[in-house]
Amino acid sequence: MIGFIGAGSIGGAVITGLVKNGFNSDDIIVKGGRSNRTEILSDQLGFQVVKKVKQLAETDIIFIAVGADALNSVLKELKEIAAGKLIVAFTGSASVTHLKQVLGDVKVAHAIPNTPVKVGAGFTGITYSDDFTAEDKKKIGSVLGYTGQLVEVPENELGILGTVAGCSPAFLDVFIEALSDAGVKHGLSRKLAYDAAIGMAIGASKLAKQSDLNVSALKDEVTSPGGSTIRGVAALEEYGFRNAVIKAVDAAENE
Ligand SMILES: NC(=O)C1=CN([C@@H]2O[C@H](COP(=O)(O)OP(=O)(O)OC[C@H]3O[C@@H](n4cnc5c(N)ncnc54)[C@H](O)[C@@H]3O)[C@@H](O)[C@H]2O)C=CC1
Ligand SMILES: O=C(O)[C@@H]1CCC=N1
Repeated sequence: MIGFIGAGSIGGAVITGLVKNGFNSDDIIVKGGRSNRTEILSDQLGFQVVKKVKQLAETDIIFIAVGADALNSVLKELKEIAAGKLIVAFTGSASVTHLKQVLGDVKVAHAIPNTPVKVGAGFTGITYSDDFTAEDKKKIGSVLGYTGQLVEVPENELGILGTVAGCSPAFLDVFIEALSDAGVKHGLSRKLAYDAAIGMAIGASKLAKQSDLNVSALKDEVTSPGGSTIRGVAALEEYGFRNAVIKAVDAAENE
């Protein structure tokens, strides 16, 4: 049995990814926030909703998916039932050190999923406290594995990994939207422009994943000598696209 505290954007995405990809919703209990968002999701997915953190007492793993503002009050309630459980927090500020400080002698992990977990295509970075055994990690993997890739990193790399994989779906969405705008500017219908931009992003990502070539060489394959693509690449460089992406990551990293 697993529990969730918070089912907003990322909690809801992970729960949806689990259930849509075969995890039994009878084995999920969720303590939601003040709105009726959790009940609405429960009507769709069939998991149990509870009102108090202590009603998660029967679970083995608890995922915390509240924002930084609610973290400490949630941890205070959780402390009463946390003994013997594996606690995994998605909250940005929930470092392993902080979780241990508040919860005491409990196995804790800090994970940063991304929204594609919702369709089982997520990329989640995770840092475990030192007392996690291989068996404990396997247990977490056997759950989060339903939502996509799970990669363990040391805590000093989790933040930047969370930016490169966790914030970037929004960056890619902006790119796709801008590409569609350009298609519409040149006469495509909005629907066809979105279909083309999204279809391209899926296809190019699949090729990058499966190809022996790195993305730089894949770019070279598109840029025919004297052709249209290299003119577009030159314009991207002229307008600072690469630097804009690096600056976006810098901005996300700096509080
Ligand atoms: N949205 C994303 O793609 C990702 C978000 N995160 C982190 O996860 C945390 C949550 O982010 P979002 O899901 O985007 O925010 P959100 O605001 O959509 O979700 C937070 C949810 O927690 C609920 N909540 C608040 N207090 C609660 C309580 N005491 N008990 C139960 N539920 C409670 C709220 O009602 C809300 O539904 C943040 O720290 C964020 O940095 C991490 C990875 C990805
Ligand atoms: O915007 C945020 O704070 C979170 C962290 C990763 C994705 N969204």
